Amino acid sequence: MKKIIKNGTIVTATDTFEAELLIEDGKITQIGSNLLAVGAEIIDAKGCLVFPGGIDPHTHLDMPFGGTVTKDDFESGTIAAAFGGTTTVIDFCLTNKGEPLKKAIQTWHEKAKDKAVIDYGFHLMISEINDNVLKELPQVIEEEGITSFKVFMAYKNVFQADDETLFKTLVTAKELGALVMVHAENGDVIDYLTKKALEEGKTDPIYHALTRPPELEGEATGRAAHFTGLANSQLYVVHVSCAEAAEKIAEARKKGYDVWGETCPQYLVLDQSYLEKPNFEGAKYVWSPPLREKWNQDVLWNALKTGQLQTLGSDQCSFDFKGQKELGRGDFTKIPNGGPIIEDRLTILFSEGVKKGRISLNQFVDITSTRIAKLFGLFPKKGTIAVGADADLVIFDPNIERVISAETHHMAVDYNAFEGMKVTGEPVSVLVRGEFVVRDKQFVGKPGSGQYLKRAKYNVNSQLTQNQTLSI
Ligand SMILES: NC(=O)NCCC(=O)O
Ligand SMILES: [Zn+2]
Ligand SMILES: [Zn+2]
Repeated sequence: MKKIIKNGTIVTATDTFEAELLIEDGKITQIGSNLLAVGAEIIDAKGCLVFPGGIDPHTHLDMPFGGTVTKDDFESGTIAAAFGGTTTVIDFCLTNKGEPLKKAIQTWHEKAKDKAVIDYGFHLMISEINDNVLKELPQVIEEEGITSFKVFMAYKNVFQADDETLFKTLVTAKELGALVMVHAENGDVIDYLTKKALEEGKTDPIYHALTRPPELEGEATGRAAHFTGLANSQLYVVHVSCAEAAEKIAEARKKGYDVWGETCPQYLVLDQSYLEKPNFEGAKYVWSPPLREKWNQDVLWNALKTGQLQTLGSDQCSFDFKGQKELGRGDFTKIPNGGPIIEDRLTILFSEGVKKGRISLNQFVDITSTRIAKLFGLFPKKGTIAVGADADLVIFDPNIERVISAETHHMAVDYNAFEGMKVTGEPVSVLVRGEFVVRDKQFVGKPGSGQYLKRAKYNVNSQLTQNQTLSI
């Protein structure tokens, strides 16, 4: 059905203006004033901002980890995402050594297909590079439209790949037109430090952070960036948590390397002291990389403001406190890593970033949507408000004040990492390809309505804007 959105303030990564939007067949077909279309439903966005749906480039839905499986799957996870103003997720498809990539991708399609309420794509984890993998990767790109590969530099004996694999992945990605994503922590040294801590009887959640110091994130980030320069390839560093890593990304970009960085809401507003909460509650805040000393938050905010970090992912990877995080009582290495963030990603950045003057409204759109669409081959279909783009839209009340709580969130977990936090701003209605998924704060979507997205190849030239000086 045709729709006209009236009376809202349109916000893109570059502009803010008053206009009406006409939506036909899932696309934006006109932007202007006094729009008319026979039979169109009129949607009043008075007092609200209208911006492109958020794109979450970093989710782990229905993912096995540490002997358990994330609580949110593609249904609850994407419903929660929609309530938070996200209309596309790109989830990590895990692979096992020796197994065809096709099989892993099929498994991920099965997880998502009848469940997702918003659109979705996959990144592919690379655990090894051998002749079989090299033969399959061109098909992965051409047939599946998976144009980003993920290499873990940590989680020894689980996900961790060695330097040779990372370097070969960078070389291959350059040839094929894919973006290489890294979890950058030095897994070997972390392994040594964690074993030592356990031997010394240090078993509480705080030792998760103390055995993964920022130096090891900085070192791995710098190593991956050097490899990228050497391979003349392209790199995206996920979940940057600290000054050491942000500095390495800035250094690499200064040299002209094609290196990008993502941070997450938890690193912007929570800190290491949360891991010391009594009654084992610190386990709720166990992420890898870990939460850092508070001063790092200013560094991360500044890096977002100045463009040295470009995106915000949620790293959604949710486990209940009861029964799942509790697996690590008496041994912090058994606490499943990760937390429930998908729903609050945009609100945290808006409330703590835009409202507090740390970033502009247009930067907010760029960081949560436009830049991500460009990096991951979805632009201009996704990530902007323009004629011809998908009508993935958020109607957002910028003035409403509320308190984040597990009592009211839509994720399937029994706690919220931002419990009790006062925030300003909330999505009122959210549309995916012109159809409401959330309307007046009620879920009206349908599991299985989300579409799989084949993405275009990585192209550095589509990344640059007037404000950027990266010279590749
Ligand atoms: N980040 C985290 O602690 N869990 C999810 C897996 C990962 O991204 O490393
Ligand atoms: Zn990671
Ligand atoms: Zn992750």
